[in-house]
Amino acid sequence: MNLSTLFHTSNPLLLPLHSIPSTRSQAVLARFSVGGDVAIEGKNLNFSITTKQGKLAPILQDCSLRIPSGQLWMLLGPNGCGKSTLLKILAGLLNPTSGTLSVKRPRSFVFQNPDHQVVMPTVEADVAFGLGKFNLTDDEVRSRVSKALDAVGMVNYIKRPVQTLSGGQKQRVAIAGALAEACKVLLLDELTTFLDEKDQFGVIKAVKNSLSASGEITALWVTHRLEELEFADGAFYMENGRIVKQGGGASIMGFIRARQSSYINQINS
Ligand SMILES: Nc1ncnc2c1ncn2[C@@H]1O[C@H](COP(=O)(O)OP(=O)(O)OP(=O)(O)O)[C@@H](O)[C@H]1O
Repeated sequence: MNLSTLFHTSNPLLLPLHSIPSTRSQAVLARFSVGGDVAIEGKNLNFSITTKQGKLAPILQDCSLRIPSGQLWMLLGPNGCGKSTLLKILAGLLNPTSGTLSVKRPRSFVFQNPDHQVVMPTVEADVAFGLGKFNLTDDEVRSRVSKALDAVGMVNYIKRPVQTLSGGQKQRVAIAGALAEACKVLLLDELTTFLDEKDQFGVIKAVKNSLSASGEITALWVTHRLEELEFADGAFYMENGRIVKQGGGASIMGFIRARQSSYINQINS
């Protein structure tokens, strides 16, 4: 099931971050259209929370990013640097405090834990769940479900009860739910964190296949796993709520490895 179906709303109160009092009253949020070749564009995005003491605490500061259509980009950075918050803003699940944002629609958010998302009794029912709103015939629903499952390599599992699937298979079903809804932008939050290598690469392959099969889906993938950069068209690296580096996968990998060496040297000195 695509959770955007459940949380398809501009109301952040339904989301896990609902307890954050935002400063939306101060927001200066301009919206503009993304051009044909750009799927995601954010300029100077800021997001702050109000602490219990009534002070403003910045979570994101001046984040700007631009992702061409049809590409897979990755977002990396240390724990707590703001990756998930930025992803939720791009998904429309949180509103930025200020900045401008445009993301092609429909867009879908896939969560780290597939058990929060794949909840219908069978694979078929789960992928079909979000299609109710489109007024499709039964044949059209069946065709969309089967095409989406094919793109993620899960078509042979169509009748399977979801509780019999591995974590990676559930992630692929969650992605299929988004594809069935014809999403243009996939926002993927640490999909592979809990997966072994086989499931990890199954999920990466599913995303790559989905992008190449459609030619117009764009994905932003949050990860801690450096080896996944090999599959990226480009990547962003964040620290302390800011995007501090962007570039090709190899260049971001080099940048992170240099950072890691410097930490190791500090520990050993
Ligand atoms: N509900 C909340 N209340 C207060 N602060 C929050 C809340 N959710 C997130 N934060 C803070 O916002 C910052 C960014 O969190 P976020 O989850 O975006 O980081 P992240 O880079 O995705 O981290 P991780 O890699 O650990 O998942 C962190 O300092 C976090 O503590």
